[in-house]
Amino acid sequence: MSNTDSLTLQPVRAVSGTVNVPGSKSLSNRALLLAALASGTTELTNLLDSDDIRHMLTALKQLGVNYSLSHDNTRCVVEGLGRAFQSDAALTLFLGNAGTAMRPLCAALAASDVQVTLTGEPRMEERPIGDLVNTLRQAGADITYDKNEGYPPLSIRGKQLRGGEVSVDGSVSSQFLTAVLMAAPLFAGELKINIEGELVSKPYIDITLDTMAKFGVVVENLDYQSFVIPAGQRYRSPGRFMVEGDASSASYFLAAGAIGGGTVRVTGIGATSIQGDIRFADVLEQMGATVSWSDEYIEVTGGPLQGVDLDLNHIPDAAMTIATTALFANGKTAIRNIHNWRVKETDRLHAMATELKKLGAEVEEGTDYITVTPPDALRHAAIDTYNDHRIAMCFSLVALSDTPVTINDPGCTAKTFPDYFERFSGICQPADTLAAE
Ligand SMILES: O=C(O)C1=C[C@@H](OP(=O)(O)O)[C@@H](O)[C@H](O)C1
Ligand SMILES: C=C(OP(=O)(O)O)C(=O)O
Repeated sequence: MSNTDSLTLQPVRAVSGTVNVPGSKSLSNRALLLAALASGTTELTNLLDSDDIRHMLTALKQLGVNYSLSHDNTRCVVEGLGRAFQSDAALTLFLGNAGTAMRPLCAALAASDVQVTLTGEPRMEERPIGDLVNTLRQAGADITYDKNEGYPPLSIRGKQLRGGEVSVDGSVSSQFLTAVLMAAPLFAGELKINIEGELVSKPYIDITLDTMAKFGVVVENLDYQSFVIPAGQRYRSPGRFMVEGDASSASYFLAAGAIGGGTVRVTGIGATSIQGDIRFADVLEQMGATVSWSDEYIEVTGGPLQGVDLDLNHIPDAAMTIATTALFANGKTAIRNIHNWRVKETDRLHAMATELKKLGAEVEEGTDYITVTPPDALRHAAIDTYNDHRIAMCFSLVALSDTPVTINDPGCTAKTFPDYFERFSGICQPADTLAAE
């Protein structure tokens, strides 16, 4: 679909069924990077096939990593380097708008024998990276900003970085800490990372630590205030690495179960998932839905929903799905402590407020919160999606009302979920509710 397309979703009478969500974006890009650095060959299964992953794969190939992909791009066999990256040629790596490629590669390449320029889509040049660069410079990194101070594009002259103590400001993005953690085994000597500010999106650090451990590197976590990576550790292939289903992608289907009056089961994730976004189901339960858990799935059945007032900093991506689920709840919903929505694929606080108002909702956009009070009846609206996959996906839920909804540029879901609308239609009755304009 071109970015001039739009998709009108007709009202859905009911939802029910089972959806198996594709592999996690966050786990896929972590596992690809660590498999590339590890000694040994790693077979990655259930890899996500989406733009963000393709940018990482392309960069790794440019960096000399050999890998083979299955025809559907969900199985990848990576021949690990067993060392840092090395390239005699100066390289330019285009990373789209993939934060989970840009940030971790910035750190790993700063500690490698390479000369690279990291570039991305226009929006990537508006997404901050200065806190990460500041930390890497404390360890001796040679990084320059090619346009604006604190933002990509970056030029990196990689080198052996020093161990010792560094500090990282975690108040804008957890990805800066993730990046330094994953690169730490490439530094000379033990590294202690001290956190400055309030660490946001903390569950993503658990994903990082768990993935590092699976590749043989252990980190001492001092109550999320400091992290120690002992010296002499190197990444080792675990042989096989299966990527869990994406818990953020699951949120749209779980919300449909809560809203649509039927029961929706999402497989590929479950009670033992390492991803923090599974806690999204707890919020649905607080709103009044019935949630059943197993190790292999999460299942949600609808019920009368009540608005909630919650700090959702720990589930920043799935929190957007609460904002549109709120359209079907009685009373006001407040989502708090989400300031860093403003530096993601778009200024999500302003974009969500703008689009929710189009539907007739009463919305308050605060500096770090949003409140949503639904109207008696939703209006039909053409939802702008700001090249933000999650806006396109969370507003699909409006189709569960009595009102059609038009999603502009639905193809923007390709960042993490290329066939989202086809999967969504699969749980909607009647199934012919999706009609491309
Ligand atoms: O580490 C990760 O995989 C991610 C961390 C989060 O970003 P922030 O830490 O910037 O909130 C999240 O929004 C993003 O989709 C993926
Ligand atoms: C913020 C997101 O992605 P990233 O930061 O990894 O680009 C997201 O997927 O919502």
